Parts: sequence; C-alpha cells; structure tokens
Amino acid sequence: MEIFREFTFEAAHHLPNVPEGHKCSRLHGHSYRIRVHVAGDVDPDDGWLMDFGDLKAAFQPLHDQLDHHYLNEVEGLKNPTSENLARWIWERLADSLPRLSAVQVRETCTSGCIYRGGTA
Ligand SMILES: Nc1nc2c(c(=O)[nH]1)N=C([C@H](O)[C@H](O)COP(=O)(O)OP(=O)(O)OP(=O)(O)O)CN2
Repeated sequence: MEIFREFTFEAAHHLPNVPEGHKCSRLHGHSYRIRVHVAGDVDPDDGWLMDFGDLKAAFQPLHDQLDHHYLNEVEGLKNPTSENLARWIWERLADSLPRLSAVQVRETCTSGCIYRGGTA
C-alpha cells in the first residue's frame, strides 16, 4: 500500500546555473505542490499504514523553512531546481518517515519531478 499527503507553499527562486538569457535565471515565484508518499503494509488493527496527520506533522518544519522564502537562501538549496528541492525534502524526512517512498515536486501545473531516493 502507498499513501500520500499533498502540501503547498509559495516561494521565490532563481536558477543560477542555467545558460545566459534563460528565463529561469531571473527572480520569479511558484506555487509549489509537494506530495510525500509512504509505502508499506496496512496494520490489520487500525486499518491504516500511518496516520495522515503524522505525515502532516513530519512535513511542517520543512513547510516553515520554505513557505514565503527565497529558496536560494535556504541552507542546502543554492540551486533550487525541482530535482534538488525533491532531494532536499527527502533527506530531511527520511529519519522521521522510515517508509518514505517518493517525494513529488510540482513547480507549475505542467512541470515537476518525482524522487524515490538513491543517488540519481
Ligand atoms: N529539469 C528542470 N527544468 C526546469 C526547472 C527545474 O527545476 N528542473 N525549472 C525551470 C523554471 O524554474 C521554470 O519556472 C519552470 O519551467 P517551465 O515549466 O518551463 O515553466 P513555464 O510555466 O514558463 O512553462 P511554459 O509552458 O513554457 O510557459 C525551468 N526548467
């Protein structure tokens, strides 16, 4: 079984390593949508994998660091692409959510990424 919880936050960023003239080198903002997935067995007694409320509690400290912030200034997010943000979130959730299975980051309605851990 896999469950997820979706979070949103607003933030500004620019991408420092894109080619000269790329639109994303300019300061701009996104309404980010994040999905945190956890996978495992459903407990036969309580009928759930884990409480959605505990997923929310685990993400809250990260939300506080990201919402209405300039992502380039957040520790570890000098180059805040979707991919780097997904990995940043994973690394900060992995201890509190040992069954973490995926982190999805959506920057816009049409673009985003999914990170499932590991080095890629
Ligand atoms: N692999 C990645 N590519 C891009 C990233 C990224 O994080 N990873 N980020 C950007 C920009 O931040 C950009 O704001 C979002 O890109 P894009 O989908 O091109 O945005 P638009 O809404 O402007 O798309 P259009 O359909 O062209 O209007 C760029 N690439």
